[in-house]
Amino acid sequence: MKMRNPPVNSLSLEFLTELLISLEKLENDKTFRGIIITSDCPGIFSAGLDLLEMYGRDPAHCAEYWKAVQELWLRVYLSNLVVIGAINGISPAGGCLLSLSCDYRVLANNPKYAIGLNETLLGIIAPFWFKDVLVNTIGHRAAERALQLGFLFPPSDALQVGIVDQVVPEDQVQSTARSVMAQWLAIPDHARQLTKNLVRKPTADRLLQQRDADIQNFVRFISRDSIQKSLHVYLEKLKQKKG
Ligand SMILES: CCCCC/C=C\C/C=C\C=C\CC(=O)SCCNC(=O)CCNC(=O)[C@H](O)C(C)(C)COP(=O)(O)OP(=O)(O)OC[C@H]1O[C@@H](n2cnc3c(N)ncnc32)[C@H](O)[C@@H]1OP(=O)(O)O
Repeated sequence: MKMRNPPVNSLSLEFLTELLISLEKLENDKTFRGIIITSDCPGIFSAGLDLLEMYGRDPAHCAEYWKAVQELWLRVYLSNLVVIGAINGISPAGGCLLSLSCDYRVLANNPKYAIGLNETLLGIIAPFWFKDVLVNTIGHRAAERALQLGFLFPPSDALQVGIVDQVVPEDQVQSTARSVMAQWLAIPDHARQLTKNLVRKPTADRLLQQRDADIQNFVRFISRDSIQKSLHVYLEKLKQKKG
């Protein structure tokens, strides 16, 4: 699955909906047993959640958006398919969550391709289920530092901390992802799927048990004047960077 939402594969409501429909189709087609998620935007896996879906929007829109974010996460995280991330670009925040929700992550060895939950740098916080997935992946202490400081790990650090499973030369990302897929597909589906569910369900259940409350919390938080100001400042910084 090649994500194509130029210029930066931001996860807009429309794009999330397209991803959800595509994933659902693949899940329902029994001839598919695995997917490799990668990007069609040069140098960018995904810029994460679309800030324009959260800035200057009314509460109803923010609620609809957050529901779609939850939905995509649950679908990828709990997918019965083998999901491999072929991460061929930078992957901050929501882009990192998407990567972390794969069963295996292969990152291209380019110092620009940083990955991490950088929410605090935007003046916002990573929701508890983003945090849970990071803690599950790199452990409590590493996650507590990474989250507070908004670390974006370059490939060598990402491998060391375990946020990705493998770092390979850029031209080998897709072929490595395909080899890894072959290994994973050698396992009988029912055994692998039940095991995946056993490991991941408790984390997903934490959100499933309070989805509506999570949406309300998000809407309240994102609608605060101070948070809207932080988003404004961050968006302006992105604009000014262009010069
Ligand atoms: C108490 C209860 C709490 C509940 C929970 C509360 C809160 C949680 C809320 C939110 C969680 C959010 C998670 C996220 O994912 S936030 C998004 C984080 N993403 C980033 O920080 C990345 C920002 N982008 C970049 O750093 C660069 O764009 C990038 C390195 C990806 C690419 O750089 P490049 O130089 O190639 O391109 P740019 O010129 O910077 O960008 C082109 C164009 O795209 C716009 N843009 C970039 N990123 C985003 C984005 N994430 N959303 C929307 N738009 C984006 C950028 O502004 C440019 O636009 P324009 O100037 O051409 O109009």
